Amino acid sequence: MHHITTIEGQLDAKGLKFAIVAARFNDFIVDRLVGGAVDYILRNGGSRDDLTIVRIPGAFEMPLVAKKLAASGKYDGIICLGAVIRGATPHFDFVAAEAAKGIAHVCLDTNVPIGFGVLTTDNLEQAIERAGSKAGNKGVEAAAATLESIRVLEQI
Ligand SMILES: Nc1c(NC[C@H](O)[C@H](O)[C@H](O)CO)[nH]c(=O)[nH]c1=O
Ligand SMILES: CC(=O)[C@@H](O)COP(=O)(O)O
Repeated sequence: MHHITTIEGQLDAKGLKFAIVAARFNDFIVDRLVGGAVDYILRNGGSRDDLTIVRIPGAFEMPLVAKKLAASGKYDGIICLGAVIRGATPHFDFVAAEAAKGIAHVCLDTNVPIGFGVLTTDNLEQAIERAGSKAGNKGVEAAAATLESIRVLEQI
């Protein structure tokens, strides 16, 4: 009898250590993402004692900090949270692109799962909608994705 092998991650955070990297820029939005991520980990069996929150200036600074955290070997997963909101100049594009590209690089270079919970929005309203209101909470989604990735990778 042939059968399909399926590998799936259980959403159980018990015993896992997470670092949350949170940008201070637009902190009134980012704090909602942090709250969502922490709540998700705790509701899924994680412990406050296993959570570390690292505050950094802005999304541009994320890749280097995430790289050092990942290389330390102390964390099973890293959750990057920020809010890049378009302004009047092309600055947005540079900050958002470097954050996304840099975080993806760190993830692949270190083999540590990293959740990308960085909002990249055209305006403040879109950011508010994604920080715990009508379009959900991207901090929760990033925490969930990080947890699922950790549990999947354990089985491969
Ligand atoms: N405009 C936003 C920034 N800009 C700041 C940069 O991330 C960086 O801190 C600065 O260029 C110094 O290196 N950061 C965000 O997280 N969100 C923004 O909307
Ligand atoms: C995404 C940003 O860096 C943004 O706050 C910059 O705004 P501006 O383009 O108006 O300087």
